[in-house]
This record gives sequence, C-alpha cells and structure tokens, in this order.
Amino acid sequence: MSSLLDVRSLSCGYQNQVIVSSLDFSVDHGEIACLLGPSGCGKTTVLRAVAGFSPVFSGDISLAGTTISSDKFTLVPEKRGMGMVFQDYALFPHLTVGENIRFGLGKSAGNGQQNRIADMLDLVRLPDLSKRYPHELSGGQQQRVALARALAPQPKLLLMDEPFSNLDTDLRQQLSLEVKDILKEQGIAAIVVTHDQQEAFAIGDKVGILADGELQQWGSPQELYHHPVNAMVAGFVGKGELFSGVCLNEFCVETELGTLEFAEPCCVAAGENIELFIRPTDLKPVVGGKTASVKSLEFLGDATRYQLQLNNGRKVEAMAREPLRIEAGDSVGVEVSVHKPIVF
Ligand SMILES: Nc1ncnc2c1ncn2[C@@H]1O[C@H](COP(=O)(O)OP(=O)(O)OP(=O)(O)O)[C@@H](O)[C@H]1O
Repeated sequence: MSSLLDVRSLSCGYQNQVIVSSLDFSVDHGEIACLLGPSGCGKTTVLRAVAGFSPVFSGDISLAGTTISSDKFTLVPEKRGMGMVFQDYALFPHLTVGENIRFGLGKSAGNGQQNRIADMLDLVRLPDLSKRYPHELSGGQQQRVALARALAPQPKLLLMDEPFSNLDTDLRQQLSLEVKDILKEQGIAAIVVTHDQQEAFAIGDKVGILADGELQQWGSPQELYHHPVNAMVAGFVGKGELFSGVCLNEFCVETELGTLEFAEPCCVAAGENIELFIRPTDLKPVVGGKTASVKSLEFLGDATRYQLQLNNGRKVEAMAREPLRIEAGDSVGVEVSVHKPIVF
C-alpha cells in the first residue's frame, strides 16, 4: 500500500526566506511521525506547509496520492481532511466542551452529532464534562477536548504542534502515551512537532531530525539511536562524545581511551583515521587501571554516573549499573563495552 502523506524535495519558509529545503519524508496510514529538532529549526514551518497555511517554494506534498501543495497550487486547509491540535489548546472560551467539539464537526454528522460528541468524550476519557466551559478544566483536560474536537470529523491525518509542552512533566508523559493509544486505536496517522527527544521516542513510529534547514535523518527511534547518520543526530538523540582513533585492523582502534577491540568490524583499512561516537552507558570505570582519575560520582538508584578525567585532561562521563568499589580521586581504567561502535 502506498504512503498516506508524501513530502518530496520540499522547500518552504516565509516571504521568500527559505527556512527548510530538500525535505523528503513519507507518513504511512496509521503511523505516528515526530518532527524533532532544536528551537527555531523550522518544525512548525513544515507543519504549516503540510496543513496548507503556508505556500511551498518548491517540491510538493501529496495526500493519498493527490497533490495538495506545490509551487503552483495550494489546496486550502479546510479541504485537506486534516485535524490540528496546538500547544495552547485553542478552544473557544465562550463555548462549552460539547459545543467546541460540535464546532469541529461542522455540518457533517447531521442528526448523529450528539452521539459523535459523546463518543469523542468517551474516547478522550472525559465522558461527564460536556457542559463545562474551557476555563473550568485543567490544562490536560483542555488538551483532551482539543484532541476530541480535532478527531471528531475523522481526519485523514492529525497535525499536532507541541501538544504537551504546556503540561507538567508527569502529566505530559501520561497524556502523550494516552494520545498514542487513542491514535493507534482509531488508526489515525499523525505528525507531532516536539523539541523533546524522549517524547518523540516514546510516541513516534518514525522520527525526523530537523536542523540547519535540513532533515538530517528520518527513521525509527532505534535507527536514529543505533545508526545515526552524523554526530549532530547522534548527540541529539542521546548523550555521547566523539573520540578520534586510528585503525590498527578492522576490529581494533587506537584512541585516547587506549586500544579498543570490537566484536564487529568498524574500520576499512589499517592506518585509517576515524571518529568513534561513544555513549556514557558504553563506558565503565575499572578498578586498578591508570587511564583516568575519578573527579566525582553520583548514585542514581539504578546506576552510578562517574565524571572521569583522562590522563590527557579530557573529561568524559561513564555509567555503571553494578556497584563498584570506586571513590572520587581514584585512578581507574576505562572499559568500552560496545559490540559495533558508531563511526563517522
Ligand atoms: N511568520 C513568520 N514570518 C517570518 N519568519 C518566521 C515566521 N514564523 C517563524 N519564522 C522564522 O522561521 C524560523 C523557524 O521557525 P519555526 O517556528 O518553524 O521553528 P520551530 O522549530 O518550530 O521552533 P520552536 O521549537 O521554537 O517552536 C525561525 O527563524 C523563525 O524566526
């Protein structure tokens, strides 16, 4: 089956100022995609282009095989069959919850409107709040109503712009997972804009990393974490550092951490210079070694985090899950436990 949404060679922005260019990605039916990236990288700009609020400079966007945006044509937002949920909920303050959802239905659903409103309120777990006004609801409840309003007309694709960022951390995690369940239950595809990597990984089937005006990588959370295409993506989706190395053979690299051996090949030829990206969880201090000294350590409950200073003065972070007889000031070795390192 072909994709639901196809974005091809998209370039978009404002008043002839290009914000993102050469963007290519697809969203499948029922798939949740997250656009992730630093503030100002253009996530909302891309969402606006998909929604039809902004024209595209070049490339095209198609939905279910039909072109909805190109440099010559922009289908108006209300004819795209897309729903939108915003960061600030954007509910009508003078309308009750039920009336807000009815607004989402427009003239559709006819006599079935009341049933549809009740179904939507059940879906977002607010069955008894139809008569309340938005100011009588918590932030999380308001966002549930905004979701119900957007889902009521059965959109082909739901667009969500930082939908959870006004909520506190616990509620944010809980609601984001609930929304994921609701979308999966209803089989509705979505694009969610967020700057929170953990949120993107928790709810996204696919995640796109936007930075420097380009889509750096589009893939599953696992692909991004284990096979990042560059150091920017590697560092954005988890902690880690680059270490320069010289290959001794295809399994063995000389670095400032010492000679590292890997179970899987990581080099092409002996003598080749490479950059290894190594995460703190892959580095462990070892009692009795002489590669580094322990500057400090923090017990986190399920692991201990160590700040180490290598003999050349560089500071690195390491983690160990098991208890080690190591204290601040000790001299230690550094064990690298990774089968196949990330190499650039
Ligand atoms: N209406 C506008 N007119 C001109 N420039 C704009 C407009 N809206 C946004 N921009 C600029 O476009 C760039 C991308 O903005 P955008 O809102 O898409 O980023 P973002 O990744 O969603 O950021 P954030 O995470 O902070 O919301 C920014 O440099 C911003 O200043």
